[in-house]
Amino acid sequence: MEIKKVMVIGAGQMGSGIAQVCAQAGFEVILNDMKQAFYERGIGVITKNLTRDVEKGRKTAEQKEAILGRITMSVDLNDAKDVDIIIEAAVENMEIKQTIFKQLDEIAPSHAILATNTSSLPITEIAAVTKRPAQVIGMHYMNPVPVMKLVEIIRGLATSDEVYQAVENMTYQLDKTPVEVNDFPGFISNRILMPMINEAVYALYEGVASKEAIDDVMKMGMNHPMGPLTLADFIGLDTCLYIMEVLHDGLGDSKYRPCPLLRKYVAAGWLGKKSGRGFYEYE
Ligand SMILES: CC(=O)CC(=O)SCCNC(=O)CCNC(=O)[C@H](O)C(C)(C)COP(=O)(O)OP(=O)(O)OC[C@H]1O[C@@H](n2cnc3c(N)ncnc32)[C@H](O)[C@@H]1OP(=O)(O)O
Ligand SMILES: NC(=O)C1=CN([C@@H]2O[C@H](COP(=O)(O)OP(=O)(O)OC[C@H]3O[C@@H](n4cnc5c(N)ncnc54)[C@H](OP(=O)(O)O)[C@@H]3O)[C@@H](O)[C@H]2O)C=CC1
Repeated sequence: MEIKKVMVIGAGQMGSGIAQVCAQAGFEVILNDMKQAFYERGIGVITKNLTRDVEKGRKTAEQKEAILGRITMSVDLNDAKDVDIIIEAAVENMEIKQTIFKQLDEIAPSHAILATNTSSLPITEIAAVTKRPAQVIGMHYMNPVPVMKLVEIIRGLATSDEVYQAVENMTYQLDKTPVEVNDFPGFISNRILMPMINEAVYALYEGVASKEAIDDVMKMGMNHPMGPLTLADFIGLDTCLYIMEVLHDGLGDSKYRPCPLLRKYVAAGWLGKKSGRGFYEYE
């Protein structure tokens, strides 16, 4: 099947990046969020990224305008009525995702693929609320989307080979590399990454070292581009907590229990870079 028109749900950190790379690859993109202000925040980030590309000589001003011209605003899920694929990147919450997928199943054309950028939630459970589970799939991008090469593609229990193939082809068209994974909590990326981040928060909580020292050890000692606490701020502490909860509930092992300090920060609204404060403070 050929994909031409894409709808992205959620114009946050991930949704805006996904919309950008799809428009760069020539797809027509509808970027949906609940309010026009959220869309504007997302398109603002995309415009900033493209302007930097023009300044650095990686794109011409004409290319930038053409890319922006391929993205249109939506605050109504009914705009999914003529798209070929929907990539959902709303918050990491099963109830919200299931509500969105139920509605999309009614609205989207029968051939359309319903993909989710979930970091950890079971694809099979999201697919179960639709009448087209064979067309539901995980298309998990990494942050920052314009930079990172990987797309983890997750097959739900019922995902068809044809749908997997279409999503894999699209990933190559986006100039990214697909890796196939089965549907278990956190998939591969967050099954391995998030316990490391959670352990770093425990190390801070237990006073083993300062936040800077923890980050320095992992940066300089293990050659990670960012220390785990900086990376947690970058991902969003709310998203980190949701993922740890999914691992804890889904795998039932106490080794995945979220650190109380992570819970406390999220409860305080310290969500990391996106809210101006997490383990570190941002302007
Ligand atoms: C939670 C999940 O479900 C899954 C996840 O996504 S987990 C998170 C996965 N991501 C990571 O682990 C990221 C780790 N960090 C990194 O790889 C790097 O620190 C980084 C790429 C983010 C920044 O790299 P850096 O060298 O430290 O900084 P910087 O020099 O500013 O950026 C490098 C390039 O990326 C670009 N870039 C950085 N952030 C960007 C963003 N948010 N959007 C677009 N481009 C960006 C910069 O423009 C720069 O490109 P040029 O040098 O060609 O202009
Ligand atoms: N952050 C990361 O590094 C990564 C995140 N992900 C996943 O991507 C998804 C989005 O994460 P991220 O972009 O970081 O989160 P953000 O909080 O930045 O963005 C989420 C966006 O979705 C909007 N939203 C919430 N509910 C709805 C809804 N019902 N309909 C439409 N839009 C809605 C939010 O609006 P509002 O601002 O009002 O809440 C916000 O604009 C999550 O599932 C997350 O797990 C995947 C890979 C990496």
